[in-house]
Formats: sequence, structure tokens, C-alpha cells
Amino acid sequence: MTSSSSLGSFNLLPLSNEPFITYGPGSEERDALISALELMKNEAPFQVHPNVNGKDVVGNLTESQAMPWENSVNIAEYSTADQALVKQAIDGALAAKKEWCRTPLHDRAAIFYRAAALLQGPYRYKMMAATMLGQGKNAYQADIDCAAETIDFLKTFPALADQLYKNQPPINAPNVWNRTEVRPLDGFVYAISPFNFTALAANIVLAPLILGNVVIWKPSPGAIYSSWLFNHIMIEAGLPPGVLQFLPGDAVEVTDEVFNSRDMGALHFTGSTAVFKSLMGRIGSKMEFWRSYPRIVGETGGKNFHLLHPTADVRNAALKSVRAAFEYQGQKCSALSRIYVPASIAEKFKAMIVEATEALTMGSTFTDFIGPVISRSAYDRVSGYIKEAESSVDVAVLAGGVFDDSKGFYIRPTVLETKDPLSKFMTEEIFGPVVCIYVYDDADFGPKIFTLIDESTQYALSGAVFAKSRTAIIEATEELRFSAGNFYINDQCTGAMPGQQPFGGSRSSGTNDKAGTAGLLTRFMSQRTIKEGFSTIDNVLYPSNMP
Ligand SMILES: NC(=O)c1ccc[n+]([C@@H]2O[C@H](COP(=O)([O-])OP(=O)(O)OC[C@H]3O[C@@H](n4cnc5c(N)ncnc54)[C@H](O)[C@@H]3O)[C@@H](O)[C@H]2O)c1
Ligand SMILES: N[C@@H](CCC=O)C(=O)O
Repeated sequence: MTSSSSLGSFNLLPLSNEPFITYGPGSEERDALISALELMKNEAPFQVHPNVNGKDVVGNLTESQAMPWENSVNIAEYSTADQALVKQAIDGALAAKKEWCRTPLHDRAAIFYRAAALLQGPYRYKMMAATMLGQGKNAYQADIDCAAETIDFLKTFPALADQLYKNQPPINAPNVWNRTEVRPLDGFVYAISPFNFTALAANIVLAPLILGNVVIWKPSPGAIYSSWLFNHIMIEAGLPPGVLQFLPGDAVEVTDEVFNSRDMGALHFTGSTAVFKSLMGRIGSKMEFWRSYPRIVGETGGKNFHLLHPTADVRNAALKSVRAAFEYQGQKCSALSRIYVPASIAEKFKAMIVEATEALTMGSTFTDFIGPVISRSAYDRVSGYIKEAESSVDVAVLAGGVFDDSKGFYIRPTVLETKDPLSKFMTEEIFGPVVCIYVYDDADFGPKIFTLIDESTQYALSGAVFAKSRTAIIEATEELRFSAGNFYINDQCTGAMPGQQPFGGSRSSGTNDKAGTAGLLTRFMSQRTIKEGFSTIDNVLYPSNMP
């Protein structure tokens, strides 16, 4: 990996994964994290303001982000960007762009590496505490997200950008030198991030930034404090003022003002399918308005599946199903939410999944496997599904089914079984700790079950097959080719890591540009071809024009 300057060609850092920290009993890291959590709880609520042109724009603290663990306590209180500030941010970003896109890649990379070092060192525990307290994660879930995956994005995007820079025209005619320049997009990139992964907010802004784009960022109301902290780290790492504009605010109001600018070169979105479809529709409805064709990149919802074959290792499938369905309370876009089990192993599988689910502890910020769901609206939505399941004749509640919001937004991990494979529990994204089982006849493993999995939902994000039979694995892999952008064999359908399992899905799950990859970066670049000629001519005519 190299990057050129006028006086050298530099090797960029190679692709890598940040090691996970275990936070095991008695470890130094555990003590440090516990202290950071205590400190943050004592100091909260933190005041957060929009940050435009490198400065906090102090306003009235009209909004708040509650701690889902204890919803009467706020982790942050914040002011919002009004339309005038959004306009000012766009103008400031466009002004900052000239210098930023002239900044050599290795200098942009150095800012990213510095941010990674800040996150590895002085900000690690603060960011961990912000993600745990603010987004309801336990130590393990926070570490793989706001530490490891975020550092991975910071350290690998420069090398991926460099690969694109190296992609030069392969042919040069005599006395000609052809070159390709990887320009950022015309205008600015509008980035909208979800609450559930601090790393995905990072991915949303870092992918365009590394290529010299400027970014207008609307963070999620469910992750205001960790998003602010990330913005702060980028500024401390040396990101020039105006290059990344941090605009918490009313989603519709901020978006309306952004969509009033002809200079929006791209929308980079991660969140729900319904919101993405509506934004895409709005962009498409005024194509004469835009200066360019805005690129539209969105990673959205899922209804992710595990398919068991009669030869499956039942214990492996059951335990991995529990992890996939209930880690981070099922609030991963990749979370398992429908399971297809053949009748011959169904009783054994159900017994194991119920036992493992009932054993999951809930409530403590640090050690418990299960925490709260993110918000009042998530609690109401998920508990609404559970109430409906309880009153449905086709559905049995095998485990969980209990919820309580007296302190935090707690929902016991819930296992349902339905006799209707097309019921809402098998087809709609619930985005919470609920998984539904459907038992099929062993003889239906084949076209019938593949068609059911493939056609019964609008999504195609992640899925897995569990089988010892190689024939079954081959058949499922072939027949479910378009049912999941991330397909796992004898492994859980969550836990994709940058550089290892590029993540994303198609159909209503997104544009499938794969977070953290060079493929994603290509969406934020607009190449310029440069041809330089070294010979001169002294005649307009070609030989064939000669009499
Ligand atoms: N496929 C993926 O990689 C991936 C990753 C993470 C989350 N997700 C999906 O995200 C969803 C959960 O995240 P969420 O609850 O934050 O999603 P969400 O759609 O409610 O919010 C996402 C972002 O969109 C903003 N938003 C909401 N309404 C808007 C509007 N009308 N105009 C403009 N912006 C608007 C929100 O403020 C937030 O910043 C789930 O559906 C999940 O599957 C997908
Ligand atoms: N890397 C993640 C992506 C989750 C999306 O919310 C996973 O596969 O678990």
C-alpha cells in the first residue's frame, strides 16, 4: 500500500482487525471500564451541541438522550440544528472541500490513524462507557463495536482508498500517458446514521471522508453522546474545520434543508427500510433539481434466518441461534429472527434453545448478557409483537414473553413458535429480542423450504444453514444465493467483521455496497481521466485521407 507525495511514495498501514478485549474478572481493563462507567454516570447529563466549522454552536438544550438502563436518567441533553444552521454547515463544508480534497491521501490517513490511536488509548473507556450507557450495550457488545470495529474502519479505509488510487488505465499508446484521478463527488455527502452501532456511524462518515469528500452528518437521537464523542475525536485527530459537520436535530427538518441544496452529491444512510425508501423516493422525485445524479447508498432492515437440516449439530445450532437472536437484545440488523427446523430434530432443538434462553441474565450494565432495548418506541413496538403472539392461536410463547419498563426498557428474550410460516412473526422485522421458530416436514428440505425462505419476506440481509450433509450445504448455498448478502454455514448469522465478512444485503435490505470495503468507497468517488500527449503533429489529415 503506498501513497504519493511530491517527495516520496509511502506505505499505508496494512488491513488488520483490532483485537477484542475480554474484560474478564480481575483484569485491569475491567477495573478501568467500571471506573469510567461510574464517572460518566456521575457526570451525566452531558451537554451536546451541533458542531459546525469545528466549533460547538451552543443553543437551547431542548432534547435529551435517555439511558435505556434507567430511562429517567439522561446521558445527554442537546440542542438541535435549525434550517439556518444546516445551510451554514453546507456552505462551510463546501468551502472546506477545496483544501480537503487537495490534502494528500497519506495526510488524510494520518488523521484517521491518529483518531484510531486516540480511541485505542485515552478515549477507549470513555467511548465504551458512552456506548454502554447510552445505547444499552454490555462490555463485550460495546468492545466489538465502538472500539474494535471503529478502529478497524479508521485503520483500513486509507489502505482501501489507496487500492483505488492504484487502479490506473492499463494501456498507453506510444507517446501518451493515461492517468485516472480518484476525485471526491461533486458537492457534499449527506450521512444519516442509526443508533445501534457506533462503528456504523463511523463507517457512514469515514467512507466518504477518506476520499476527500465533505460530510454533513445527522446522527441518531439514540446515539447522540457517542456520536458527539466520535466527532470530537476526529477533530482532536486533526480533521480540518468544516470537513465533517455534526448536526443533531429533527430528522425531517434537517433533511428538508439538506434536500434544498442542489449540491448534495450523495446520501449515505444506515437505518430502517421505510425511511430509506422514502428518502430515495424524494431524491428521485426532483431529478431536474440536483447538480449531479446523487449517489444513494443505504443499508437497511432484515429478517434474518437460520435453516436447520436434519443432519445439523443441534446443540451448535441452538446455542448459536441464542447468540444470534439475543446478543444486544436483537438490535443488530443481522439479528436472527426466524428459524426453520425439521420435525425430526425439532423437540431437541426447542428444548435446548429454551433452556439456553431462560438462563440468560438481564439488567446489569457490565456482566449480564441481556440489556434494555433502546427507547420507549422500541419497547412499545417489541412488546406489542409479544402481546399479539400471546393472544394468537397459531403462536406459542416457548420462552420469555415478559417485559417491564418500570426502570429501563427491559424485555426478556422471547422464543415463539408458529404454525404459520407466513405469519408476521416470520416475515416482519421486529428489531428486538424476539425469535420465531417454524417446524417443517423433513421431506420439505429442498425447493419448498428454499422458496419459503426466499419469497416470504422483502429482505435479503443475513442467513445461515446448519447441516453436516455436504449435499444439503451445497443445495442451500445455491438455492438461497439471493436470499442473503451474508450467508453463513454452520455459524450464526451475526458478527460480521470488517475485512473478514464484508457486510450488507440486497432487496429491501439495502444497496449492498458492503460497509468497510473498497466497493463502498467507489460510491463516493467520481473519476477523472487525464491523458497527456508527448508528441506533436504537423498535419490534420490521417494517412487514409491522403489521395
Ligand atoms: N443493513 C445494515 O447494515 C444496518 C445496520 C444497522 C441498522 N440497520 C437497520 O436500522 C434500523 C434500526 O436503526 P434505527 O432505529 O436507528 O433506524 P431509523 O430508520 O429509525 O433511524 C435511522 C436514522 O434515520 C433518521 N431518520 C428517521 N426518520 C427520518 C426521516 N423521515 N428523514 C430523514 N432521516 C430520518 C434517524 O433520525 C436516524 O438518524 C433497523 O431497521 C436495522 O435493521 C441496518
Ligand atoms: N457487523 C455487524 C453488523 C450489524 C448491523 O447492525 C454484524 O453482523 O453483527
